[in-house]
Amino acid sequence: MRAEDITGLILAGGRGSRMGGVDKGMQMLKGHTLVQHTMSRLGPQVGSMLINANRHLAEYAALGLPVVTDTQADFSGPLAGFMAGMRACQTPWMLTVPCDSPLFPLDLAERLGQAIEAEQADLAAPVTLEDGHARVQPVFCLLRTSLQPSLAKYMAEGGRKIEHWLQQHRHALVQFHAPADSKAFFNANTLAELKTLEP
Ligand SMILES: Nc1nc2c(ncn2[C@@H]2O[C@H](COP(=O)(O)OP(=O)(O)OP(=O)(O)O)[C@@H](O)[C@H]2O)c(=O)[nH]1
Ligand SMILES: [Mg+2]
Repeated sequence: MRAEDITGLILAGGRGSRMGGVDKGMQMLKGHTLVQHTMSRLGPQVGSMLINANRHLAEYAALGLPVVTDTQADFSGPLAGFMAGMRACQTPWMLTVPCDSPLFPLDLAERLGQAIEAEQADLAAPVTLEDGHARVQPVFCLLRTSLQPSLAKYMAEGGRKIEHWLQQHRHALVQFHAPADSKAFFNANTLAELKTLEP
């Protein structure tokens, strides 16, 4: 899969309730905002990028990327961000990445893309090992943009779980177990967790 065929979607549209209701993408880490960290890691892996946000739209737009908002302002979860991205996406593939995981793998698109090709799948997501248990990380999802009608239907019926929707399609699960990957999917849900990433 060629990087040019993938649009990276940065998910920054959540409520951030565990962080006190702040806009997570705009929180600072090592002198840059979380959304800037995400842009620098994702940019080299994809042909273009979009930001999904529901607040501080002018600040996000100032980063130079198109900003897409959820159509309904009811914070119905990450899949609402997937929908907003798929509507705007102009490439056959889209890779979603949350803005609160600034250590995600630099070869995420490559490894998910390889699995999709090997398994002729329509979606792929990473699997990590946590305390010996496999854990799917479905918010990091490489998916075929043409699945948009399927997602629209799933959400119209009240579905909100990424993993549940993913299972309706041919999907590849890609193990990220190497020591180098062990902290890669760390996500900062609280200010205390964010602080642990500072040197
Ligand atoms: N567009 C959109 N994205 C969301 C929504 N809820 C969560 N997300 C995104 O999904 C990813 C994972 O979200 P969480 O960390 O579970 O949720 P959060 O809203 O950021 O934070 P909490 O309110 O503390 O759960 C993040 O990138 C969020 O920005 C939503 O309602 N709409
Ligand atoms: Mg989170």
